[in-house]
Amino acid sequence: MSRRLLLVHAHPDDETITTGGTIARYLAEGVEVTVLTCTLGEEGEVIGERWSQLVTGQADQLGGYRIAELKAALGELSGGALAPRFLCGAGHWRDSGMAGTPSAEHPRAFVRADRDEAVGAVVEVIRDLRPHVVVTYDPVGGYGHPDHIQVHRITTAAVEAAGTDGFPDRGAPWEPAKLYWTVTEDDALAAGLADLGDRPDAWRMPHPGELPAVPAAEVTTEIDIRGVLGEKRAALAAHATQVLVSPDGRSYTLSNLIAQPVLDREHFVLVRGRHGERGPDGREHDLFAGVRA
Ligand SMILES: CC(=O)N[C@H]1[C@@H](O[C@@H]2[C@H](O)[C@H](O)[C@@H](O)[C@H](O)[C@H]2O)O[C@H](CO)[C@@H](O)[C@@H]1O
Ligand SMILES: [Zn+2]
Repeated sequence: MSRRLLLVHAHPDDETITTGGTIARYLAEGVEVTVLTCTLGEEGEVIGERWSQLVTGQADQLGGYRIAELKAALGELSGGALAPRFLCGAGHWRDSGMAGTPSAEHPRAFVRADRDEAVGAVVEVIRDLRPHVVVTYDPVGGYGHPDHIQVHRITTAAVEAAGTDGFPDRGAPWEPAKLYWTVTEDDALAAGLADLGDRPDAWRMPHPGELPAVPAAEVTTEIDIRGVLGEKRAALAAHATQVLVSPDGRSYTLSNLIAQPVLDREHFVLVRGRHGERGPDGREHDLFAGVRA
């Protein structure tokens, strides 16, 4: 029986920015991977002029356009095999915007989702896919975006419920063996920033502490993605309204033009389930370590 991995993300681009290398690596190893995205990213900014009028308040077509970017990015990570999957279907919930913006008042904003409806929907996906491992964000959503925090809360509740007799109309119980948070490790980020290489003049270096990261001591699992860095870079570039990749491929930026390193490892914190085999560094190097698939 093949190993199965579910990653739950807020917007198109998050899957690649935080877990793109892990997705590409496990797909190459024959793992059944599903990326579940909760909104279309309708409230995003747009890099460049060409698609700038798609934004909310003008054509309000960015969400639809980002479906195509997500399809292209997943194609780069999977050799064309992986397609987007949206929670309750594309467009059901809307990007809530950054903290403090009025877009959180939109009736379909993800932060306003009915909790039982959203948790039940993720439970149904879990019971349908029967993943051994689930990945989502930490309690602050990585960097505090309201949709990321909501994804953390909804996914955590769904993983806790999926194996119980709760939500009886949402399929037969299935308890994933492990739940991880995707995180940025502080030491890896610092080393990446110190070794950033040539970046476009318009990009700036982050101020000390400006980019969120967790202490290395909190990281339980490290996935080496050196073998799939090309796929990750191509997938980042596919999210062209949201992400720019430097000519040397060693850094990327969002619309804020803050330079960030394309790291050769992705980091995780195991928060539910048993640790598997650990290396000399005391870390797991496989999300499926210790899982009987
Ligand atoms: C990576 C991520 O979660 N991107 C979100 C985020 O986009 C940022 C936001 O527009 C911010 O104002 C910019 O400075 C930053 O550069 C963007 O990455 O929030 C968007 C709105 O909710 C969302 O669509 C995007 O996917
Ligand atoms: Zn996001």
